[in-house]
Amino acid sequence: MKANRPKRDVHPDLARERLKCNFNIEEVTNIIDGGKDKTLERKKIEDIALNNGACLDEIPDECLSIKERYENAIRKSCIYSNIVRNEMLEITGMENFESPVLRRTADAFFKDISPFMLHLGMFVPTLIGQSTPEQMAEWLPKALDMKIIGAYAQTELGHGTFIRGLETTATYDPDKEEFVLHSPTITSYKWWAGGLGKTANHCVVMAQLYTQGECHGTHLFIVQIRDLDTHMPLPGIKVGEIGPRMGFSSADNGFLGFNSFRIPRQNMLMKHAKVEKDGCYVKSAKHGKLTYGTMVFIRVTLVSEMSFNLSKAATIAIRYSAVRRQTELRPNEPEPQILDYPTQQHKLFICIATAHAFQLTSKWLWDTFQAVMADVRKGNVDALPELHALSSCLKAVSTSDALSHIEQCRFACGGHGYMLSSNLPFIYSFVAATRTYEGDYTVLLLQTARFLVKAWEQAESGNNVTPTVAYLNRTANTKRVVWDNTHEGIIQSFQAIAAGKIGQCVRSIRDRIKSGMDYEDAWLMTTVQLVAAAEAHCRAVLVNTYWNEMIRLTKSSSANVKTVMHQLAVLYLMYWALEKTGDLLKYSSVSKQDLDDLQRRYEELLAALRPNAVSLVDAFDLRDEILHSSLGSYDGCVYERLMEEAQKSPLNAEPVNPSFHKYIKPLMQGKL
Ligand SMILES: CCCCCCCCCCCCCCCCCCCCCCCCCC(=O)SCCNC(=O)CCNC(=O)[C@H](O)C(C)(C)COP(=O)(O)OP(=O)(O)OC[C@H]1O[C@@H](n2cnc3c(N)ncnc32)[C@H](O)[C@@H]1OP(=O)(O)O
Ligand SMILES: Cc1cc2nc3c(=O)[nH]c(=O)nc-3n(C[C@H](O)[C@H](O)[C@H](O)COP(=O)(O)OP(=O)(O)OC[C@H]3O[C@@H](n4cnc5c(N)ncnc54)[C@H](O)[C@@H]3O)c2cc1C
Repeated sequence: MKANRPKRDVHPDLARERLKCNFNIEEVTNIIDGGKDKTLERKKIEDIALNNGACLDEIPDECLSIKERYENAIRKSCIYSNIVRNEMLEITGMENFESPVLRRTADAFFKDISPFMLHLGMFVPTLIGQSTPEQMAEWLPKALDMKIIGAYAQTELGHGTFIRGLETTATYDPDKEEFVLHSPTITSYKWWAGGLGKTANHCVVMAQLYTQGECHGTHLFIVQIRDLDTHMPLPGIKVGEIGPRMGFSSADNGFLGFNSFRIPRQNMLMKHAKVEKDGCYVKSAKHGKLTYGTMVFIRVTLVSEMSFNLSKAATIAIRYSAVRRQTELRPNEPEPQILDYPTQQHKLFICIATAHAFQLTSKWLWDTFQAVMADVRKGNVDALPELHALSSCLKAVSTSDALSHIEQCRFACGGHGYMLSSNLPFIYSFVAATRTYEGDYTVLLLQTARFLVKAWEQAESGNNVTPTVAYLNRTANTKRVVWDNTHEGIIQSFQAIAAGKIGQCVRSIRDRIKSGMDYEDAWLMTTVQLVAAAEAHCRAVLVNTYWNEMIRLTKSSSANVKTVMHQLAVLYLMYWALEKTGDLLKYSSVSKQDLDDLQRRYEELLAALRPNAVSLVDAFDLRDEILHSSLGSYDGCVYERLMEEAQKSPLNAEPVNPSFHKYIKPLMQGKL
């Protein structure tokens, strides 16, 4: 099922756009990739993947049945895994299996999702983060060599968010030195795990641990669920696929139930707690939530995942907007490119800036994560609450912002953006899931809020707080910050908004307690404000980090690259300042005149960025094979590609559909 893309000349409008570029595209690509060497490595890996079998399907995935889609995804996953195992990991190094390049090249194979994604995305990271050295030696080589294929089965029918409420039990039997896994109710069935439905033969299972008659809360277990030879579910295992979804169509998300299913004692992942042979429970972790480590890891990686998805959507919408012409501005003048409309620029340039903001922030977050994990390995867990608060809010806000910006990209492409061949609906439905999975938006912001309320109380009483909330030491007791329209001024205003909102939450909670409520109810009644405060804190972190990282990374850049990167960051600051006008009026001294000036400067900035728009998305360096879009290809031949894709519709395989003779004709003849 291979098809080659015809080579075409670049559309003259796009060719003209590229001539207008005034900065060195490669330099910007290097900044996004994290350095020239990283760009070279990425390109080398992409060449390997794309020369080794990545291909367009002759029949588009979306035209296949559910079963055919799954089977095609498995076929391609096996080809892809082989390339990863035999060639790519040689370049990145085995320890860098989570390299974003692997994620990126996977897109050349899968317009939707690989059923193996969770194997590499969560099963392997859990083995690495939760195993003892002996367990790692036993399982990890098999997993990396695809001798076993795993899923991550935590969520149940009845509970996803509230992990402590999970019902699956793992009861230790010291006589046989085994755990007995059991699903006592229908709500205890595992539900949602990617790759579990039909593909995985192993999975990590989260279950309530019982030993010596006592429950010790949720722990992780590695469980073989299917026979390695026949792939049949093992006796005591009930497993299957959960049915069609909004997206993730080929990810075979699954359900799983246990009927007193036994696993050896050694299959409990024992890095942070263990059960001795006699059933004695020993906890070694200094922090009770270290078993949630894989979730924190994925939340951290999702920020760069959002940048990647947004850069794809922005590339598609901006290239399309450069070749699409619509509506005469003045009689008898040529129709302008839709990219010339400031309203279109307003929809789209923020997407480029946000992709940069998320990419630069994600690298900083990744370094923070690595540093905290290094401390944890030495037994120091002091920075874990801050990491949890930070990764929770950045996951929530980056997925939510990416989702709304991707939807804007679809709006920006008019009717054609609704076509699956544009790829925008696939990108949208994939990102829509990220707002929910790995911790729902609201729930994660409330986790951050817990941390912020404590930090505010510390700052209020004059104590120093941790780095990401250090602004509270400056602003906790200030009423309104003085407005200043420089970038520093805007960043400080975002910090003032966050501090003001957190302070207001604290006062609301205290007032409610004074009026007779207990703490839990007072907290509950304040949660709408708490979510808004955590979002505001996240925006303060984002603007500050993006700005500082942009300055740091462009120190040795050429003058024009500095200018364009600077323009994007200023655009990001101004866009959000204008979005949050109400908050600025409440927490800073900004005047109507200041806001009018800001609006005018924002509009001037859109015009200044306009000539470089196409080149800025070219700098994302997304090959056509990765974009999969009739609207976004490098050559801009959108109409030819839309027509080409339409021909592939199974309904065009025959000039007259049999239903005409069966139903329509009899209806027309009054014979039905
Ligand atoms: C080699 C060849 C290979 C070839 C291969 C080829 C392959 C081919 C394809 C390849 C493709 C390539 C793929 C690569 C990767 C792709 C990207 C990845 C994609 C991933 C997709 C993922 C899909 C989706 C997966 C999922 O979706 S998996 C399920 C996720 N599920 C959730 O996320 C549940 C949310 N719920 C909670 O997280 C908790 O439940 C809850 C709300 C916190 C309350 O938790 P609770 O226990 O109740 O705790 P509390 O009592 O509230 O808190 C008590 C105290 O602990 C604190 N604290 C709570 N937590 C934590 C915490 N962590 N850390 C620290 N503290 C914490 C809390 O702050 C409080 O502190 P205090 O205030 O007291 O000081
Ligand atoms: C595509 C996809 C893939 C997934 N893959 C996996 C996987 O591989 N493995 C796995 O284990 N799981 C997986 N999941 C499950 C996912 O992690 C959960 O769906 C997610 O954590 C949300 O939990 P929930 O479904 O229980 O939602 P709920 O918690 O029931 O949320 C419903 C609503 O209630 C609100 N709510 C819940 N609790 C609170 C609260 N305390 N305060 C205020 N509001 C609250 C939420 O904000 C939300 O609006 C996947 C989900 C999806 C959609």
